[in-house]
Amino acid sequence: MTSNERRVLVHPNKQALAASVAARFITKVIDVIADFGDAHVVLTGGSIGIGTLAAVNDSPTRDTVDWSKVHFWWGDERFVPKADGERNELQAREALLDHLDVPAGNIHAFAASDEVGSLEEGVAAYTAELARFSPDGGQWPRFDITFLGVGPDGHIASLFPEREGIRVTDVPVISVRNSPKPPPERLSLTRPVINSSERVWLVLAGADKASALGLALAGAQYTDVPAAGAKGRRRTVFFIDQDAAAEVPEELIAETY
Ligand SMILES: O=C(O)C(O)[C@@H](O)[C@H](O)[C@H](O)COP(=O)(O)O
Repeated sequence: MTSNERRVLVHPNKQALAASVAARFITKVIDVIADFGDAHVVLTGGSIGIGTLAAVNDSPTRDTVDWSKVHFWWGDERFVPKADGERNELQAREALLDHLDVPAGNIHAFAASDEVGSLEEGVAAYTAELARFSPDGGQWPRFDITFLGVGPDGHIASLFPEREGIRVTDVPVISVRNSPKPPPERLSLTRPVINSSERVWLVLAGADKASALGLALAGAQYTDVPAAGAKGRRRTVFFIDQDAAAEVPEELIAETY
């Protein structure tokens, strides 16, 4: 496929979904490293996001990747202490990163609440880290694959419906207070950074996601349903399970496994 139209790939259940995304991820990362010498990947929190990382770890092809060439970033983070089990970083480390030979300098985590004095310091630190890896004085790196989970309300990263964050276009990183999903304080990339990614891979499972997904694909405004506004430069793929597919228009389903 050469267009960047959105594709929907349906899998029978959560386990099959995670295994399929993991297999595609491994293949794609190998291709990207062959083309560019390295790969920049944006991770997500949430159950299926972490489940996918665990599936990468369990994959028989895991060690075919030169993980020293892969940089890991996050789309959002919960602003809690470094050792708090709620941290997306900690969950990703336990599920995958701790099991790989990734140089510490390739893991670009958002600041934890016990590492900086305020959310705004966390914003400044991540903004600087993004710029440090950006080619030619840009604001952020070339992102090859960006994973997104989707909340039952349609949120992506920590960009929630009808909140200011989803509208922000002038900075790469924002702070979030009073998040509708706990914990209340968070840090997030903004929509222009997410959509600068070559590929945006949304991964969703469960019946509670069906309505938001149906709306996102039916052309809802992204200010109402943030997932509707996620679009990679080359590819936007919705990897979903059967339960999440209930309200997806038949003609949008590219493949069912
Ligand atoms: O920090 C987080 O919570 C997220 O990154 C968030 O955007 C998540 O991906 C969705 O809420 C889906 O999460 P679930 O898969 O657990 O529903």
